[in-house]
Amino acid sequence: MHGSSDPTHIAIQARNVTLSLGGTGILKGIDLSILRGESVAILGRSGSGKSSLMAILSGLERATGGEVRVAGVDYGPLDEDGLARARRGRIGIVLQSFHLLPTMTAIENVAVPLELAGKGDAFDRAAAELEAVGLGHRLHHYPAQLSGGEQQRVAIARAVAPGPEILFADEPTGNLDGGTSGAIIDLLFARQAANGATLVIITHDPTLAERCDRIVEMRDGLILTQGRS
Ligand SMILES: Nc1ncnc2c1ncn2[C@@H]1O[C@H](COP(=O)(O)OP(=O)(O)OP(=O)(O)O)[C@@H](O)[C@H]1O
Repeated sequence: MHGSSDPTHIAIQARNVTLSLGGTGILKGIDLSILRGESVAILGRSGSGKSSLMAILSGLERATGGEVRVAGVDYGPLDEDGLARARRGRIGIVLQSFHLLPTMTAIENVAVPLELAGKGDAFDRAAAELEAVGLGHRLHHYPAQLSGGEQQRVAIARAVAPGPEILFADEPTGNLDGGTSGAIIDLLFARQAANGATLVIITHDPTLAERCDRIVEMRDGLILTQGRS
């Protein structure tokens, strides 16, 4: 029997999720199930609601309506602090513009969230993660001293270091040139596989989308198709 209906196999479950901002319907009833270990690409034109959906699934924003259950946690009753606690250590997020803290070195950017997640040996683990993304020689550089591709590697190391069950990436290569972005994507999939994590990537790139187990296409705040790739 296939286990997809077993809740323990489901990493992300959204039922009739809506988001309204200033009276405008942004998400209009999203139903989506993502299995543990699955990689899913979210495609759709600009303004279709991809980033909004990711913000809700990753616990950065609360839905207006519907049900969201992620990594075994029902987001419904949680306030902002509760969502932040639910994210910590369980959910890793990589954004297009890296969002590294400029006053911290590469190793500090990776180690500090590990400390917040209550993990021991934060600096040793951070060094190992940076080594794994090919930045063992850049541990003590500040973001401004790193190239865009190197900064994104730090951001991936930071997202992956706590061993999250789920990794979200919003246009992770949007600011990088073609060659660099291919290497970054390879790295993201490699770190996902090493951790057995679920991966959700927003992308405009059909080649990247085809590397995922499944493609979900959004239009006007709704999911249009969610077939196997
Ligand atoms: N805070 C806000 N207030 C009002 N409308 C918003 C707000 N944030 C986003 N929107 C609107 O919600 C819609 C969906 O935005 P979203 O960023 O989720 O789309 P997207 O598919 O990720 O687009 P892109 O590919 O351009 O990043 C857009 O029309 C946007 O203008």
